[in-house]
Amino acid sequence: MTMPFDTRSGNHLTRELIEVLFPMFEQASAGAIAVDRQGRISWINSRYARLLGLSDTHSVIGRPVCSVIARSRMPEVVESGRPLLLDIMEYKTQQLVVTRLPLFDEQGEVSGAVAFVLYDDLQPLTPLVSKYRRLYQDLQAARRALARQGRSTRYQLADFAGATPAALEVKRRARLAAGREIPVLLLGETGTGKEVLAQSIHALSARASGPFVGVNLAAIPENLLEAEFFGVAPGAYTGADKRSREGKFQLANGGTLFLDEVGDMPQALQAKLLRALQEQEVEPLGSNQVVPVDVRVLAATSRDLTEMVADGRFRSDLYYRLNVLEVRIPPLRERLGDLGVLCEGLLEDICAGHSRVEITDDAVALLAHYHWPGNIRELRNVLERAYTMSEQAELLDVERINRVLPLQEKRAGAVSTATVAMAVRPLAEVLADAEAAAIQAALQQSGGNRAQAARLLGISRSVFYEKLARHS
Ligand SMILES: Nc1ncnc2c1ncn2[C@@H]1O[C@H](COP(=O)(O)OP(=O)(O)OP(=O)(O)O)[C@@H](O)[C@H]1O
Repeated sequence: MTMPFDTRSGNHLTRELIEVLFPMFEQASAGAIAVDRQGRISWINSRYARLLGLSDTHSVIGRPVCSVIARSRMPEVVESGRPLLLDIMEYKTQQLVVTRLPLFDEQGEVSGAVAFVLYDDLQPLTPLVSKYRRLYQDLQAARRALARQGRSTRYQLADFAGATPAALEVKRRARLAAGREIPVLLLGETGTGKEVLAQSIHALSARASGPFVGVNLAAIPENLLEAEFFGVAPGAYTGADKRSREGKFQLANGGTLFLDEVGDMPQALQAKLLRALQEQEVEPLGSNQVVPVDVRVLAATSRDLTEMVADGRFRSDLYYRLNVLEVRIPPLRERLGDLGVLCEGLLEDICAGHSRVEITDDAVALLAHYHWPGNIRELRNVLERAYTMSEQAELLDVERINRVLPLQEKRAGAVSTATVAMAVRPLAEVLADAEAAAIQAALQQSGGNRAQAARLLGISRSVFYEKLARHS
């Protein structure tokens, strides 16, 4: 084989490399061609000639490469002196994967170019191309998720377990809410799944790729609420952080803002919220400039807002603004028919795919005797305790459930199972259970009103929320 260029040129290493590499490439490729400084074909191997449908290699020598291969980019390589390492070239009906390299003379001037056809059939590259595409898509998704930094949703509507008419009606309304850009008010006792539903509505809506920002009004001290909502301008307070801080409205821009426990919102903030919703703009604390925002609001409460409006504790104009579509989530005791499917989903979540645990029909029937003041959150706690205390057994039966059901139900005589001797457990576990039970009892007595429940327990609202979250 004759090489298309002068191997005497260049230093030792270059020459040796060329001598080793060129025959390798030439052999492995589906064809090779070289052009001179003017872009005329100076050499072509027989394999490439065959691929191009030429009768022989000699007839094309000296002809401009583009008169033989119409779309050749060899003149471009000669002109720029830069390689085109990977390209797909169309030739008649074929697609050829090619690499093109410039050639230099002893003075370092471009003397021509050489090209190799790496593949004359894209088929072998399909797995590579589709793998690349998949990886690229994953990367994009990961970047988007990272950009939202925890402002994405965890729940979809499918996570809202239930098949009773009451549960189906909730889901029907949630779908309706997702399809429209209207404010939605979610009503329901604590632990009924208001947040699950709010996230599902966002995930189903046209704003799904935007952020979902939740804010629990009962958990934030009153004096910090305004800054939390509307942000802070740089240097708003003396000695405070010099940088500006975005509020929940700005963070939710382009997405959904979920106002949990909206009934706990102080009156002064109610007026400001109404203004922000009407104008779709906010004024950060310590600034005299307004910032436009594009936010859809979903609100939730366990309180009776109509009663609060009636006695002047909640602004009626804000109430009507938030309550364009109302979704009432029934308490668990009103949809006990869903207990089986709820247990199934919650147990799957509790085991997080590590193992499989089931609950017997009798045990579900036993759960139906309880009136569930803490609703599904409490059901989850009961199942989690039963699972942990039974040392992660695969079946939760009546006995195992009975051991963890809150005491008052057993006293009420609703449960008729064999008495189980009280097991001795680590003190920390017993104390944690007692705390969880006290929280549930306080919530029950306060009708789901958390501020009141915290008062009954003699703790602050934020400590109450911290404990509630720990036992969730
Ligand atoms: N329909 C449901 N299906 C499955 N799990 C549910 C459902 N509803 C609620 N849960 C679970 O119950 C727990 C409480 O739900 P969530 O926080 O949505 O209730 P909430 O009504 O917003 O409570 P709160 O008013 O106390 O904030 C979560 O662990 C959630 O996963």
